[in-house]
Order: sequence, then structure tokens, then C-alpha cells
Amino acid sequence: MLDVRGLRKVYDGSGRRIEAVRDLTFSVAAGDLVCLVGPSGCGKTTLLKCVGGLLAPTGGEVLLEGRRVTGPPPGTAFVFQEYGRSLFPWMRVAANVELPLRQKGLSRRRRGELVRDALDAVGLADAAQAYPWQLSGGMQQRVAIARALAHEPRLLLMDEPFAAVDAQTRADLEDLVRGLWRERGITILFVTHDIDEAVYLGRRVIVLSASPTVVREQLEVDLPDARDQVRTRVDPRFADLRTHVYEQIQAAKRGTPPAVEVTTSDTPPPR
Ligand SMILES: Nc1ncnc2c1ncn2[C@@H]1O[C@H](COP(=O)(O)OP(=O)(O)OP(=O)(O)O)[C@@H](O)[C@H]1O
Repeated sequence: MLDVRGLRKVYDGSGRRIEAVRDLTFSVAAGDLVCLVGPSGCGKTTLLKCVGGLLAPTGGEVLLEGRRVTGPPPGTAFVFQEYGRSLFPWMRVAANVELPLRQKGLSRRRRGELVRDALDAVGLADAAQAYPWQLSGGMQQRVAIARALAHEPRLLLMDEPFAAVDAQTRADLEDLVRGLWRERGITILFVTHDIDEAVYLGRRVIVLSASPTVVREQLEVDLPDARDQVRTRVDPRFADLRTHVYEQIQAAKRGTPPAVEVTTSDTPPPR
């Protein structure tokens, strides 16, 4: 579904030239849930913005369903970390969710159905007439997810969406995303700096190097599909995978090359 080929991004301005992303190549199949992790500042947000057509790459290309991305592609939705800034405080929850639908030329009735379905899916059917500032941080992020869902995306891009919420809310939101992914078959690219979150959520994890960034490793998360915040996290395989990803990121920070050639296969680390 998604092909990132030789992606390069150089920021050039104010006398500074920063090569944020050097050469990124990877693919995401339709219906996959891929988590991207890497050292702080390695260009995860830059990559996501290029994939979502919000930034033009300096080199290489992003192909979505075979078409080159040159602007925000239809069928793609974003969820950002800063829910507080992505919702309009003067609009009620339902109006916030409906807003992007107004550009789609849908009837009022259809928009209403989509808003109700999306709020229902995130467990906020009762909050439709509230204002965002009357809700907790976790609930506001649910509204942002509902707004993305109402758009009926085929590709959902999530940029550290749970970084600002407390641990319990985060666990609930992780399970919400896994549930939506399994029920709706949406392809999800999820950026996080949290290794446990990447392994718990992902069907695959892509580890990025330090900036200027390349793909350091791709691995398949061979944990059972039905995940559970308690049982999955004490599974010895979960511990193996998180240790492996942690070591890869530490090595990336030191600039140590991978022990084996960078793989583009889904080969999991040795047991
Ligand atoms: N608009 C910009 N102009 C200039 N440099 C930028 C811009 N945006 C990002 N950068 C630089 O590009 C590099 C990658 O930034 P980016 O935000 O993509 O990384 P990140 O991995 O998402 O960071 P973090 O882990 O801290 O969220 C950093 O060195 C950053 O300073």
C-alpha cells in the first residue's frame, strides 16, 4: 500500500542546513500496523509528514497505492501528539469531528452518521455535545481519533499520539487503537519513542538510526494477535523483543552499525 523509496529530507533555512532523513526505504502492506521507533530527533515526525504529503521530500519518493504523494492524499488521516492544539475549543465535540467532513461534499445526514459511528467507536457517544476543554486529556485524544476515523481513512498516520497522557489512559488508548485496527482493517503507521508501546502495538516494528536517518532494522512482532496489557507484557517473547529493540536504539545512538546487514525482510531477531 505504501512505498517509501530513498526518502531524503534536508531542512535548509536561516543559515542552517539539517539533513534530517538521509535514505529511507520501506514498504507497508495494506492492513498492517507498523510502529516506527528511533532515537530522539532522528526524523520520525519528518518522515510521517512526508508520507502524509505535508512536507515535500528533498529526494526519493513516497508512493501510496502506486501514486506519488505530492500533497495530503485522500483516504489518509493524521493524529498528532498535541490534541489540545488540534481541537477547536469553541466547537463542540461532534462539530470538531464533523469539520473535515464538510470538505467532502457529503449530505448532512451522512455526516451525522459518520460522526455518531466514530464517537461510538472511541467510547464517546455521550460526549458529543461537550466542549473539548470539558474533557480529560485522554478523552480529547479520543476525539482526535474519532475525527480521523470519521474521515474513513485507509491509512492512519499517528505521531506519538499518547505521549502526553498518563500511563493508565495510555494503556486504554493503545487497546483502542489495536481494536480499531482489527475491526476496521485500517493500515496504521504509528510513531512512538516508547519501545514497549511499539512492541505491544505493532505487528511490525521499524527501527530507525540516529539522524541523518536510515532504516536500521525491521522486525516482525510474533506475539499473539489478541494482546492484553497484563499477560502480553509478561510474555517472555515480549521481553526478548523489547530488549532487542532497546539494544538496537542504544547502538543507533552510539552510531554502531547493525551486527548483521540492515535487513528489509521481516526476519525476527533470534530467540
Ligand atoms: N522545520 C524544521 N526546520 C529545520 N529543522 C527541522 C525542522 N523540523 C525538524 N527539524 C530537524 O530535523 C531533525 C529531525 O526532527 P524530527 O522532529 O523529524 O525528529 P523526531 O524523531 O520526530 O524527534 P523527537 O523524537 O524529538 O520527536 C531534528 O534535528 C530537527 O531539529
